[in-house]
Formats: sequence, C-alpha cells, structure tokens
Amino acid sequence: MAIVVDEAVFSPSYVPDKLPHRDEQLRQLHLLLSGWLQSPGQHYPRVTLVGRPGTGKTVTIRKLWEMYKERSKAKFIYINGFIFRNFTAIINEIARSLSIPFPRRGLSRDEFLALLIEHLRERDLYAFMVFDDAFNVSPDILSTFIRLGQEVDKLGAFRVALAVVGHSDTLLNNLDPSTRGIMGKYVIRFNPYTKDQIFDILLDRARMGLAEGSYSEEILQMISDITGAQSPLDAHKGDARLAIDILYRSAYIAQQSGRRQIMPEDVRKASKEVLFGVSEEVLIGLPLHEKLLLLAIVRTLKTLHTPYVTFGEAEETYKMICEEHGEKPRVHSQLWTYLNDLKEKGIIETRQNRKGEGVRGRTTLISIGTEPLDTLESVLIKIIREELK
Ligand SMILES: Nc1ncnc2c1ncn2[C@@H]1O[C@H](COP(=O)(O)OP(=O)(O)OP(=O)(O)O)[C@@H](O)[C@H]1O
Repeated sequence: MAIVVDEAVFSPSYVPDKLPHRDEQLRQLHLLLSGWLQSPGQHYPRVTLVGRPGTGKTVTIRKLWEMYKERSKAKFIYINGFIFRNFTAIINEIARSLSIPFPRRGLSRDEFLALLIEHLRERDLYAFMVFDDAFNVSPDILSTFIRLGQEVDKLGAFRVALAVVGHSDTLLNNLDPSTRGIMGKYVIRFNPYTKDQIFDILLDRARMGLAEGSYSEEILQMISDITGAQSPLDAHKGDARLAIDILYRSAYIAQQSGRRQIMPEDVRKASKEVLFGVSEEVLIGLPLHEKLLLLAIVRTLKTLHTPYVTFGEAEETYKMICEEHGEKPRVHSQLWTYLNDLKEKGIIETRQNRKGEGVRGRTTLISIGTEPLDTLESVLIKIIREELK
C-alpha cells in the first residue's frame, strides 16, 4: 500500500488551498496589487518580497495570481533568475509568455525593449511580471525591467505590475539609487517559519498527499523540530521546502521498506539525505567551475579530516577534478572570485590563518560548518553530471 497517495502535492509548483501563516503577506499583496490586477492601466504597482529560502515568497505570489487570474486581463509572467539571467534570455521569456513573435537574437538591448513596448501597446497587453530569485540577475538588467513599467508615454498606459523576489535587502541595495527609489518602500518581509508554523504547514501537506494513518503528529513534530526556527533571527532554519522534502523522503523510505507507517528512523534517515543551510537551487545556479571548486573544497575537507583546508589545498583538488571531467581549470584570480561568491552565499566560511596553526605564512582557511559533507558531495556530483551531460 502506498503512503504517498498524491505525488503532485509534493511537487515544487503545487499551490496549496491554504497558506498557513502567510495571511498578512497575502493581505499586503492584495492591497498593493488587487486594484491593478482587476483594472490595469491606471498606475504602476511594484513590490519587493524579501525572505530566506523556503519562507513562502513564491507560493504566496502564485496564490495571489490564482485568486485573480480568471478576472484579470493581465498575463502572468514568471521569470526565475536561476534560469533566465541575461537580458536576451529574459526578454525572450517575456515575449514567449505573452505569445509575441520575437527574434531570438540579433537586436541591441534598446531595440529589443522598443519591440517589446511596441507589442505591448499595439496588442493592448498587460503584464504582471514576477522576477523570482532576482539576485541572480545583474542589477543593471533588473533596473531595465523595473524602469520598463514607467515608460507610460511609450506604452500608452501603465501596462506593467512588478514583483521582485530575493533573499535579503542586498537585492535592493545593489540597485542604482534612482531605481532603488522606484522600488523603494513597498517591501513585504517573510520571516523564517517557527517550529509550530512548520508543523501546521506539514499537517496540511500530509493530509493532502499521504495515506490516512501513515503519519502521526509526533512524526510531523519531529520534522518541525529539525527544520523550524527558534526565532525570526535563526539564520539557517525556518525553511518550509526543506521540511516538506524531509516529510516526502521519510514517506518514501517507509514505503520502500514495505511499511504503512512512517517511523522516527525514517525521518532520521531522510534528514541525512538533505541539505540544511544551502538550497539545491542555489547550487544549481552557480557557474560550472564554482561548483567544481566547491566540490574540491568538500573532497579536500573529507580527505584531510580537518575542520579547515587552505585555499592552496582546495585548488590542487580542483585541478584534479577538472581533469576528471575534461575541463580546463580556471585561473587563480577567477577561483578567488568564486570563493568570495561561495562565502557571500553562506555556503562556505573563510578566514585568515593565525600564527601557530600549522600553516606557514598568511593563507586563507576554508570550512563548511552547516552541511553534512557526504550529502553535499553527492548533490554536487548529481548536479555537475546533469550539467555536463
Ligand atoms: N505558508 C505555507 N503554507 C503551505 N506551504 C508553504 C508555505 N510556505 C511555503 N510553503 C511551501 O514550501 C515550499 C517553498 O516555498 P516557496 O518556494 O514559496 O519559498 P521561497 O520563499 O520562494 O523560497 P526561495 O527563496 O528558495 O525561492 C513550497 O513547496 C511551498 O508550497
């Protein structure tokens, strides 16, 4: 007998009927966007959604759209910054979503924009644009699309509503001051979910997707304890995606063992298979050689059994990994850039060595505090293989 009775309930694109603990954020979104969605053209609504991974930003905005899509003449355009990063890719995706015939390349930025504006005006189109994980898009490209909504003379009406989604305020701070001014004050915050909040989310998901009697409240509580935040400042917790993922994996492990109920041991096993502080999507979004460098750091840490490795040690392993994959190693300065990016994303920690630490001279020490190395290694290998296929 299956425990997972509805796979769709666990898919990333699933939008549940209810969104526990996001009433306030949904209310604010309504306030800002409902007027335009029902009768677009009179003003340019824009909003920024900020919160750590898995705090419900995407699902809340999708929910809002679900509530209006039947009665809005606007079209929903969803741009995921992990997938669409450069200008041409983004504008082509916008054109595709609006069913506008568009040359894929060969035009300058201004020409592409002029063409989009012309189509919006001529076809009397309205676009509700969502830039999710927008920190992957360079600030100047993002600015271009933020400013698009202001081109009311050329557009003939306020044809755009905009939501920009990111993990922190850096997203806005990186914009030039005048564009930041346009996005300015309309920020909706998504705090990490507490243990009790995760429990409510899991209970709904389990009711929808798992066989009756296959889970107990204790099991859901156990997962909530592992993943839920103690406080809104808890930096690595409060991710509902992770909690749902552990529930799904636990159900599968139980099912594979021929049982009809999830046991605590299944949860323990499942939580060893997942990453806690780093989301897999963030890893997928890294440039290939940044992934290879990260894999090198993980392998070196594993081989040396030390809490820290030097940059030089990691670089040696990186070169071997490149050879393994038939890739030309990047130069030292590029690897530095990657190292800093990994640090900025919170995947690794670095510091300068101190005297008497067994390393000669000044060097950078690298560590990974939050993730089980075996899991990180296997996830990275899987992603790298996919990319090189
Ligand atoms: N309040 C909630 N109720 C039910 N499910 C939720 C809730 N919040 C988040 N989820 C679920 O958790 C998962 C992650 O949510 P979502 O993708 O919206 O997070 P996010 O904040 O956009 O994350 P990221 O920054 O990584 O893109 C999804 O499966 C979503 O359905």
